[in-house]
Amino acid sequence: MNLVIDIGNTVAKVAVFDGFSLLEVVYDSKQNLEHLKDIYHKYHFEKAIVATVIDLSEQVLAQLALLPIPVLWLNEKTPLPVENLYETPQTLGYDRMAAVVAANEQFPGRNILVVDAGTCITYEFVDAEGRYHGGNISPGLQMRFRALHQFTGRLPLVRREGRELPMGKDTETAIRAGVLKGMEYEISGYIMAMKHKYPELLVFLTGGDDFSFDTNLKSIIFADRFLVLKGLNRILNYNNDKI
Ligand SMILES: Nc1ncnc2c1ncn2[C@@H]1O[C@H](COP(=O)(O)OP(=O)(O)O)[C@@H](O)[C@H]1O
Ligand SMILES: CC(C)(COP(=O)(O)O)[C@@H](O)C(=O)NCCC(=O)O
Ligand SMILES: [K+]
Repeated sequence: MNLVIDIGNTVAKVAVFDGFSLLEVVYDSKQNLEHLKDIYHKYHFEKAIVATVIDLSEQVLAQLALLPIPVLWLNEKTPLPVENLYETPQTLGYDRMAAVVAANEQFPGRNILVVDAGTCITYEFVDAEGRYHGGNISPGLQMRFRALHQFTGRLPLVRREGRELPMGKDTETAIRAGVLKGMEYEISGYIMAMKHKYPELLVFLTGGDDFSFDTNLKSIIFADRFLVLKGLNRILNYNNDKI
């Protein structure tokens, strides 16, 4: 079994894979992998992979150092099943690469846009020849709500849940619609622009923030909450003989 750990800016995800099938996922705080011990004792693991986009706490580092199995730390030196054309591989967030690897594995030979809506929204492009060209980074859902509150004198911190209008009729609905519609239009804009260039483009949507779409767009999107975890598992299997 494979132990797959993805530490994001908001949540740490710990997953169990048997070969290529996902058996279980738990969500932990990024400061403390509180479920790791239980998960570890529930299965028989042979190897692990860790990807992080933050500097880990002493506690998490100690927890990972205690694992009695080989651990692959995903970084710019890790051999990958896709070609990385990012100009600064040492600054790339490898959660982004993992999502690309998973999408390319499911549809090799296709041009793919991957949208990952987590703490940030990331847009990745991998072409039909399996080359990762890079992509863009923009603020995620909670970050947008928080930024409007933090950088103004009068805007409250609005929650995602609540009354949704196409155009706001008070401060709260104006902010909620502004943030949700802004994200939807941003994502739709990327899809439309890229489909113009690559008519056969496939689109994957992943990350903790799922949101509703225009049905037109929905039909061409593969939603997969576990894309990053699946990509990490693929990278771990790809490096089987090296760890
Ligand atoms: N149980 C949850 N705990 C924390 N965030 C959640 C949860 N369910 C959904 N979310 C949303 O998912 C986002 C985190 O998504 P995720 O893709 O895991 O982010 P990251 O990889 O950046 O840590 C949060 O911003 C939040 O809006
Ligand atoms: C862009 C990110 C902040 C996204 O992180 P996430 O939303 O998954 O927590 C992360 O991949 C990162 O820190 N990247 C480093 C910069 C880069 O990828 O070029
Ligand atoms: K992201």
